[in-house]
Amino acid sequence: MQLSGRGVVCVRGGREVFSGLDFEAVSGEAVAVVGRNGSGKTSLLRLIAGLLIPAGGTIALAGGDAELTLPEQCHYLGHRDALKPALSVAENLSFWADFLGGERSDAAKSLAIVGLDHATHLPAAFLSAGQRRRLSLARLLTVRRPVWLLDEPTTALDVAGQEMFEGLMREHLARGGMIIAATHAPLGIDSRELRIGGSA
Ligand SMILES: Nc1ncnc2c1ncn2[C@@H]1O[C@H](COP(=O)(O)OP(=O)(O)OP(=O)(O)O)[C@@H](O)[C@H]1O
Repeated sequence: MQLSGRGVVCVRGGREVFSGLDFEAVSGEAVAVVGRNGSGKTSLLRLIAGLLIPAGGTIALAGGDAELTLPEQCHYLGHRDALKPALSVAENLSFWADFLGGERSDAAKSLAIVGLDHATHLPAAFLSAGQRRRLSLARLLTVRRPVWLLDEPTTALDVAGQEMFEGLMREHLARGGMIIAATHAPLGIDSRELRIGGSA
């Protein structure tokens, strides 16, 4: 599987954020997107996820599931955790699994892996920042998709949480997945750097 961007142009609010961006990622590879604030890291993830339309250039996945679009093969985890505060931990995960569709694995097991098995019935409104991030990570495990697009994924995770997350990323790559992560902090696993917008 190979994800390629060629001459990608990103315009937001009528302003060009970046242009002529070429990038590549292959199965088993993690790419860390780095650059100064406002350089377009989040925008690039959203372009790959199909949440923004490129103003120029192309983004394509070769060797994936020919029946599915690129966005359908991506998980996009934004830097703000998309949770419904009134729903419980288990209900939030179930909502996401329904929304994403496709085959799902045991949600209770996913919650145990991310360390939230003691909190399944707690409303998401009561979760700490790190627990919210852990619940978002459970999405990655409950519905398997090959391309993980992660925006500042380690924010709010404690040391044990970061180690758990590094394990999940390594396992995903070993299964032939790929990871594109926008980050200011080290990702904690071997990764290739994609710098956008010049020096930070
Ligand atoms: N909805 C929007 N309308 C107009 N401009 C936007 C919008 N969203 C983002 N931008 C602008 O696009 C540019 C790139 O933003 P983006 O969030 O992709 O940067 P980033 O590299 O992820 O930044 P950071 O490191 O601060 O997270 C910024 O100048 C931002 O102000």
